[in-house]
Amino acid sequence: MRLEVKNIHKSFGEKHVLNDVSFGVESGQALGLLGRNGAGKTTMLRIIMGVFDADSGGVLVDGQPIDRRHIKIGYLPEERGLYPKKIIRDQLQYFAALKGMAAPEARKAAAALLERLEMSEYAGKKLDVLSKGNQQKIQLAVALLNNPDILILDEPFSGLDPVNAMILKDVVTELIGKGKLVLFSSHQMNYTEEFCRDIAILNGGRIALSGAIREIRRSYERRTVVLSSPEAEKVERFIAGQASDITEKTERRQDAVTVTLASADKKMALLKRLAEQELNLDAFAVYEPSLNDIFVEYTEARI
Ligand SMILES: Nc1ncnc2c1ncn2[C@@H]1O[C@H](COP(=O)(O)OP(=O)(O)OP(=O)(O)O)[C@@H](O)[C@H]1O
Repeated sequence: MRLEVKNIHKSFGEKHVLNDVSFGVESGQALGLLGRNGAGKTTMLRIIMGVFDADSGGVLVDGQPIDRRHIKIGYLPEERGLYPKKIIRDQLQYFAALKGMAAPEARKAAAALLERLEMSEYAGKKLDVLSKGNQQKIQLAVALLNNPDILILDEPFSGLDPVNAMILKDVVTELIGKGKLVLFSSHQMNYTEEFCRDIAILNGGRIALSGAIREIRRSYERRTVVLSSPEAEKVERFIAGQASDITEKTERRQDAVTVTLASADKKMALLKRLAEQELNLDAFAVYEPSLNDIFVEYTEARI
């Protein structure tokens, strides 16, 4: 299955929130929808869910307009929408019924999900006695109850402690492995990087960058190297004095020296000169921008 959003425009009154937004994602993959606060991520996810209509553009599944009666979508909304005073087991049963599940099937699915999320002990408790992060896990269980084909997660990691974040990450990775199509928004680049092949960065209502993270990384010019050395100062001095013909810029921060080469093919020449001097190096690696660096580059001062 391939989900595509095509040329989406959406305004709220005078405010043009989404401007010609297009991206796609396939079953068995996750796409991270990234962007600064107010960039339009939740609006985009709600349009896919059918909560809002787009002003123009379409949401397509395998090239046809999405038919939400036949495609099961699980949604973890940003504002959690559960009943604080209701017993968790009953609450899951209720949402399962809304999704058209028969009671025995719902009981089985709810028990299995609570177990997987390490929440079984809370089944008989009211929601409001749970911590914020644990309430969120219940909300995730609701999203997963009917074994959806498409899973839409809006800020799933917010408020989770590192252990719960790990559980969520493992659950999502398992679901991707089972062929689910996952779309999520997040400000946490490390999780995005771990289980998304693709990203789409929204900025000022437009897609500023989209594609496979690995390819985006490789597209950066590979002429910056990072050297790590217990004698970083000496390395820095040597480069300034003896390698200025093949380098453009050198910066040192504690044990790390970052060198911008005159061109990418000067990498081995620099390494050779350093080796000839027998300078003590712990590491010599081409610098690859982190997703965080890429995010900042594409969202800073472009709104
Ligand atoms: N129902 C609405 N009516 C009017 N304006 C809205 C509505 N929903 C969202 N907006 C506006 O649209 C813009 C985008 O909001 P949205 O919630 O989609 O951003 P976001 O990228 O999810 O932000 P955050 O990272 O802070 O959650 C904001 O300026 C917001 O105020």
